[in-house]
Amino acid sequence: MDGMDIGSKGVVRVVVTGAAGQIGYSLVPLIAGGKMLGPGVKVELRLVEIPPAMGALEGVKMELEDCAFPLLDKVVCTSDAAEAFVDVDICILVGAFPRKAGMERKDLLAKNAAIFKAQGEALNSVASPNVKVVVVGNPANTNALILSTFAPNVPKSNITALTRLDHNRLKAMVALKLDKNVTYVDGAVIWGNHSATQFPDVLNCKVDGISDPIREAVGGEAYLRDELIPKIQKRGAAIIAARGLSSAMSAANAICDHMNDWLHGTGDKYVSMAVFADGSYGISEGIVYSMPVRTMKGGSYEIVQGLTVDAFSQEYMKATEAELRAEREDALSIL
Ligand SMILES: NC(=O)c1ccc[n+]([C@@H]2O[C@H](COP(=O)([O-])OP(=O)(O)OC[C@H]3O[C@@H](n4cnc5c(N)ncnc54)[C@H](O)[C@@H]3O)[C@@H](O)[C@H]2O)c1
Ligand SMILES: O=C(O)CC[C@H](O)C(=O)O
Repeated sequence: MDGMDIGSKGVVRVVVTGAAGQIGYSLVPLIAGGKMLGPGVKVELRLVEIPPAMGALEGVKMELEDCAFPLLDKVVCTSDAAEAFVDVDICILVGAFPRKAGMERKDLLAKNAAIFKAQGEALNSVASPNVKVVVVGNPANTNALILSTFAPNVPKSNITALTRLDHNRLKAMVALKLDKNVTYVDGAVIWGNHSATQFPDVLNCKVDGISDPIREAVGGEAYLRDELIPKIQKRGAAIIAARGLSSAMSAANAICDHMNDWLHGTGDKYVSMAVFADGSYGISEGIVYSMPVRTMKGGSYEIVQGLTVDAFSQEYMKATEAELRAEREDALSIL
């Protein structure tokens, strides 16, 4: 992947689609405040919405101005994705049609496939091949796959989907279970789809001050299978049940973590990102699958090799892979 020296850019151009929605409202102040790009980096925000939401988006712009963020160079509002994508550095694709009562998974895919096909075509015609994309709108992994299919000029390695929220959830739950601060927990992995089939894996976790294997320390296989894994797989649904709305604050925070690590590098650590499968860990090409990823300063990354995967892990990893392949088939039949 071509690098991006974030520090050398005068102003970094960032697109957020769905910017008048819930996540958008939590996300844009974090970006304008410097949490995503880092201290001292100026940003031009290009906010994209559908025409009926342009009035609300103007309100978001007014509030951004009223925050008087020192790093915010400019705010542009548009309902034309192609206009927003010209020479953009970072693209955060949040805008999507939310799942309504009675909607099947395939109905959601059909609605959103059209959005990500159109945005892929727009990216392909006007964006720089160096643009870095994270897809957040659900079904995020398959939307990223659709986007890439229609944006062949953008290298596949520059198109990712967000599983950092799941990663952060896993890290936080392990910390809570072991009564440690989150900073003590390292090496968590989310494998597969950002959905209820994802595999939150603690086998490779290390926690400062805990010498036992973490799988045992947190309660062994039975606890993982019956409690921890389902809790993380269903965390999004639990938040919807509790708030009547899907996660927004934590999603916005995770988007900043994802991009910040991608741009600035994880050093000797790794994080979870949904990226194009390349055969690593037996997951063959053709789907966007969450993997342990080490990022390098400047914006390149590699899938971390050699992590421990046993029969317990394999069972979950194959199940989430099967779901992603089925989503891919559905998407291909729709498009
Ligand atoms: N990957 C993750 O970790 C994660 C976490 C939470 C939510 N999500 C998903 O993120 C998406 C957004 O969630 P939200 O709570 O902000 O929803 P929301 O309904 O509050 O906001 C979505 C916004 O997108 C806009 N939009 C729809 N189609 C658009 C298009 N073609 N172009 C530009 N904007 C468009 C809508 O007008 C709306 O303002 C949903 O799909 C949700 O399921 C993903
Ligand atoms: O389940 C949904 O429809 C959205 C859940 C969201 O992606 C989350 O993980 O919080």
